[in-house]
Amino acid sequence: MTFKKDRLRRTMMFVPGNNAGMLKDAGIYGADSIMFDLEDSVSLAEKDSARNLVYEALTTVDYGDAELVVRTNGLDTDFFEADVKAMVKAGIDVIRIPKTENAGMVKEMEDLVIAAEKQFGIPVGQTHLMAAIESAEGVLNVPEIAKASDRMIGVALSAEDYTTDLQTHRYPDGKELEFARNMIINAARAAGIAAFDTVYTDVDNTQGLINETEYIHELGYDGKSVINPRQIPVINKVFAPTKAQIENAKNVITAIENARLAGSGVIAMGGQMVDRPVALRAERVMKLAKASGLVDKGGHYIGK
Ligand SMILES: CC(C)(COP(=O)(O)OP(=O)(O)OC[C@H]1O[C@@H](n2cnc3c(N)ncnc32)[C@H](O)[C@@H]1OP(=O)(O)O)[C@@H](O)C(=O)NCCC(=O)NCCSC(=O)C[C@@](O)(CC(=O)O)C(=O)O
Ligand SMILES: [Mg+2]
Repeated sequence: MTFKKDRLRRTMMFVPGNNAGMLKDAGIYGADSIMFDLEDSVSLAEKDSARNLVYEALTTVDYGDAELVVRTNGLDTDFFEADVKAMVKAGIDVIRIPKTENAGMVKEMEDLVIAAEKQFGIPVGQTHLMAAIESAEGVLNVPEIAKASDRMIGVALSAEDYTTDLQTHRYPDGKELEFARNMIINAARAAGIAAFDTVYTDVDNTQGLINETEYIHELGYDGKSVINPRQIPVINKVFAPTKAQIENAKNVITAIENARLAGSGVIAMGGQMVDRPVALRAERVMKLAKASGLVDKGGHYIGK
């Protein structure tokens, strides 16, 4: 599949790199992106074998349309270089840089990726990057991090490490994450890339996950990192537009097209002004509706 920088990324599922069974079946759950983890879900003793397992999976398993992401070990570890080389060689779509603190770290990763692409005959530029923001320093620097490379596709909040760094805990209302969430979504949009919310670790608490997803969806986030396949349909449902939203979006798109034909960029629809930003939002609704299987190819609502 051709890489699409602006594809849908409602769910990005962590798969521990040392778990052969999970690696084999990771493609069956419908995550938009599958994120193979070589970092914190893998013990020190298993770092090399996990890298080999993930390489093997990437070169033998068919993951369908899912975007393939790997979280390498940190730049300050002994494993980082070998991780990057192996994953670039395997043709990974995106490398997620853990614990990103500044733009220099993105540049360091990019240099190593370029060297690996050249070494293994991978087209230069094929391997994309994203940054996990896991500290107070990272949050303060997220605007420069998001713009550090043309390869960047997104920035992600990593609230487990971040709240540890802040010397707080995670709370159900998420007050402790407000500043980081707002910084990250604004920095991502200013750079023209995606914003991902953090993992929700209470996997049996579906209502808690719904509440958190509704909140980040309102903020404008593209999706969430997930740790369990059961979380995927819950998040997709929150991101799925309602029938009324879809019908309104279709009407907006028709109205703006009529305005364009009449030589105008603005038109009234049921007493509401419709202009370019309204039309762009309507297009995003239709994109989500299509991805959710709620409309046919012609954009007609078919429900589910
Ligand atoms: C949570 C739990 C133990 C629950 O176990 P349970 O046993 O209750 O799971 P069940 O629901 O019963 O599983 C039903 C079936 O799904 C399969 N299945 C489950 N999970 C699957 C999966 N992830 N991938 C593929 N397959 C999977 C399973 O094999 C079974 O298959 P089968 O036997 O065939 O039926 C399990 O999910 C799990 O280990 N998750 C991954 C945890 C992980 O990766 N942590 C590191 C990333 S966070 C981090 O590092 C913090 C961060 O850095 C984050 C940031 O940066 O954003 C920060 O700072 O915030
Ligand atoms: Mg972390």
